Amino acid sequence: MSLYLEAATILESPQTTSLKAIIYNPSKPFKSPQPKLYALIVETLKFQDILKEVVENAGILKLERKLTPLLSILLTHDFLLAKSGIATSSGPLKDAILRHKARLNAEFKRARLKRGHADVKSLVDAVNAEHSRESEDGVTTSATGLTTFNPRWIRVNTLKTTMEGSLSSLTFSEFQEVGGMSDMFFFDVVRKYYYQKAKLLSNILAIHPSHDITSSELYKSGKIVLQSASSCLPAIMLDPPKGSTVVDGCAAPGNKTTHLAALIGDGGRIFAVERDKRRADILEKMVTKAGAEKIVTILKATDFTTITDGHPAWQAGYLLLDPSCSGSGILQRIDWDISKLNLPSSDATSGQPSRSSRKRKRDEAPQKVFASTSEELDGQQVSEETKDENTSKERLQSLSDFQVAIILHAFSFPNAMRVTYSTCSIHAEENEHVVARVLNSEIAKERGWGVQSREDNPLSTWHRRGLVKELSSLNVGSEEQQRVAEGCVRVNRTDSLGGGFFVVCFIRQIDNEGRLGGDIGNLDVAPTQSNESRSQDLEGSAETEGQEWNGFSDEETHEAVSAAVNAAGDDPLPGKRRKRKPPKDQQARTEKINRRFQKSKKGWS
Ligand SMILES: C[S@@+](CC[C@H](N)C(=O)[O-])C[C@H]1O[C@@H](n2cnc3c(N)ncnc32)[C@H](O)[C@@H]1O
Repeated sequence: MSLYLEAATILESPQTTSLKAIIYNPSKPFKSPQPKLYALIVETLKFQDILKEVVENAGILKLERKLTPLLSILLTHDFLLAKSGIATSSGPLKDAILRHKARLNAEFKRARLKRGHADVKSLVDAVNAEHSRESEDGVTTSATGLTTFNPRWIRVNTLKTTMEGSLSSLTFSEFQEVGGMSDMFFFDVVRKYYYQKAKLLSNILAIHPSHDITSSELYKSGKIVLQSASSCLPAIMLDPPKGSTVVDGCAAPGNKTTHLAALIGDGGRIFAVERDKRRADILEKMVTKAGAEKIVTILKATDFTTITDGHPAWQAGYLLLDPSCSGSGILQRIDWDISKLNLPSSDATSGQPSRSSRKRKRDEAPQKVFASTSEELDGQQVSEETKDENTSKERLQSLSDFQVAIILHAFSFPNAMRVTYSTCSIHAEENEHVVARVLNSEIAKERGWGVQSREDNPLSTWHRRGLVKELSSLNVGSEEQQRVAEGCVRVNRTDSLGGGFFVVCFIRQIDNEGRLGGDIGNLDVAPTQSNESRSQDLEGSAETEGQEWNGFSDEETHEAVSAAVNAAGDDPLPGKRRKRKPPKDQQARTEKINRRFQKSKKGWS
């Protein structure tokens, strides 16, 4: 009977995430098989109106002391609609339903005919059709009336194909391009074969979420990757030049690693570091599927903070850091809203009470198998929420300590020129506060690490930037605080790119001779401590929406920085840097970067 009791427990609890996430949460396992549990709840939710009517009209809640309203519809669902009936051997709850077999069948028939269905199949088909229209809609409207579109985002894997190649393939043969996201969702057609290219985000497009693109040849062969637009921002922001050496410090499952591989091409090299062995196996599969094996070296079960002098990855010029975060920006598609469950009432008297019911006392309350008066439940909710709030503050602190440690370690790479840091979190504690903390560090000051200015970064035209007020702990003047905030990119959950996201690019000062900032030979760089906090890895399930992008970066700047990094990357003696004279045109560019950097550093302590 645990199947029905567990289903009822889930339906009684406050919903904070999708039903799938609740049922498949490995840290809170259920006794019942997860697919059975999920199917029972979903099917009961689908048929809840008719089940409520049947239970009320049959009057069984008044007759059966062991049945709660919740259990009554779960069991009645299986009795009336599941192929093999109630999934348990006999027991008091099953008996409580089977005692009223005839009455339940009669009420079910009455309810079905009232809805105009000659047979059960017709009713089931109609309910299923109604549901699929709702769940594939992909449009949500908030309480404030803000409409958000949730398309399926796709990145074309240029290691295997091109945008044109994908669009001319069989998968997209019936699709038409639309100019705006709203067209995709509101064109009055039954089958929504529309796509929209992300403007100025190369090789990224959105389609209507109702399409099952995972069964397509393009997806199966690794020519396209299902990756939200916001998750594509870090690799774009890092902008590593073709043929460069990059470290992806927190790599699994590999969305950003494979994106980086497509950007740097066959002549480049990526060290993809992943601490978790199981996730590293997934990363390996993803890299193979994307055709990036020759470019990517996977460092399995390796803690990024243990990579130090002597490891080939230590020489990298570009680092992408996408560490574990709270995942608070991820758009949870609430697959089933369990709060909308419409339970039968034991007071309903629309049905004729059976003979046996007349023998019972009319005011006898059905015994509750589960808690609880509404007051009791309210009390529980309040204390849980308060507890959650405290936990989340501690958790945010622990996550941000870990995130800071990861960035500071990246700052210690001797040839590092650019480091991107990203989270799929909306909390300033994991975003701007982390930026302020690392900029205030000794290593940042000594090695000349700062935030890339908005005008230099490839996402300069995106409108939503970092929050200035959250950078107040930065020891700088207000102008610099503003510049740092402008250098950061934020994406809100309703921004239509893939849930809440944050990304920033740190760049390193180069002197007039093209040398990287900081006296590396003298700097005492202790490896940072690996944070042992059990950070939860929630990346990979974000669903996104599209947005207009209007023009990007100053390519020259990146070329100059790249040239300096590549030169430094060849250095066989890290720590004893040889002085190189940069080529003339590079020198001019370097000077330009330095002037900007110096200007931007005004006010740094
Ligand atoms: C947010 S996920 C990364 C998602 C990935 N960038 C992508 O786009 O597919 C964070 C990953 O970092 C890994 N991780 C956490 N701490 C790490 C560390 N110290 N060294 C290496 N990997 C780490 C986690 O196991 C997790 O797989």
